[in-house]
Amino acid sequence: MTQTVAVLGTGKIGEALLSGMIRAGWHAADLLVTTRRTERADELQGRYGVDSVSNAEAAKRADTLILAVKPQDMGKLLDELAPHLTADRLVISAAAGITTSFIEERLAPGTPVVRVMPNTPVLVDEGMSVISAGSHATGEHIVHAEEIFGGVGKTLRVPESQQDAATALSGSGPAYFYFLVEAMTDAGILLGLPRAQAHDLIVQAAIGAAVMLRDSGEHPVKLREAVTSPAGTTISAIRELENHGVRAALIAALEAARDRSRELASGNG
Ligand SMILES: NC(=O)C1=CN([C@@H]2O[C@H](COP(=O)(O)OP(=O)(O)OC[C@H]3O[C@@H](n4cnc5c(N)ncnc54)[C@H](O)[C@@H]3O)[C@@H](O)[C@H]2O)C=CC1
Ligand SMILES: O=C(O)[C@@H]1CCC=N1
Repeated sequence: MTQTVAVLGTGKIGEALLSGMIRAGWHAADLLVTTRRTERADELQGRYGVDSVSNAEAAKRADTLILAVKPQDMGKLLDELAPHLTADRLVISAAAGITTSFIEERLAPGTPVVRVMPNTPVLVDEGMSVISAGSHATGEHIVHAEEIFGGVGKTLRVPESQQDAATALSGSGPAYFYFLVEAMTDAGILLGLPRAQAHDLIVQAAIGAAVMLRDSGEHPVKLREAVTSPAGTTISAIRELENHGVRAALIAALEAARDRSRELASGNG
């Protein structure tokens, strides 16, 4: 059976997901988008050939609705959808912090809700999408969510109680690596390298390290030890990282992200 999927709130993550679904073989005719601005609707229509409709129309026509608005906009969107949405539709939320019960309380009794935390590497089919079932979502609903998000990367099922932590690690995760690359590129400038060269060196080091982390089967400590020669350069750098508390800073940073996700749960954080 052909399924129609609507992406409601097609900003950064909504568009990333939409583009990935089209790459993964979804037909534009089976996809709908909703936007706040008509210029944005025209842009998406031109780029992907998808129809842009109102939220009410999406609720009526789509079998699966992916909610990709900001957590602060979720209450308003659900109020708009509720009069038009029947409990035979699957609702998938990609919003940080928003719980499945927050959504269930605002929709028809029994509506299946799945909470997913994707990340922007869905744009290059290397996403990570962490998936949890709400109280009315069946195994079949989860499999359907895995089919959608699995087309653009890996998926992982977790109990919803772990979603705020997963958001801190995985949803926000790419930003930490971009931040590190930015800082290390600046360090390259300080050491006298041209910016473009510094950027290329650090990005390739990141890609090489990422592939080794994924493919070697080695623990990160082993991989780092193999780079760290006795009385060499790497240990001099590591000592500075430890002196500046980088490990503690990362732990505190991810804890702050987890706490912020919890705060967003109210939908007006
Ligand atoms: N950017 C990221 O890396 C990730 C974002 N998320 C979640 O995705 C959601 C969206 O985040 P971004 O894409 O970064 O934000 P964004 O601001 O780029 O996208 C949100 C879009 O929703 C639209 N919108 C708001 N209310 C609407 C309504 N009633 N009807 C139709 N469209 C509406 C806005 O105009 C905007 O284009 C958030 O809940 C965030 O927690 C989840 C994982 C990763
Ligand atoms: O920063 C945020 O709130 C969103 C959720 C995960 C990544 N970006």
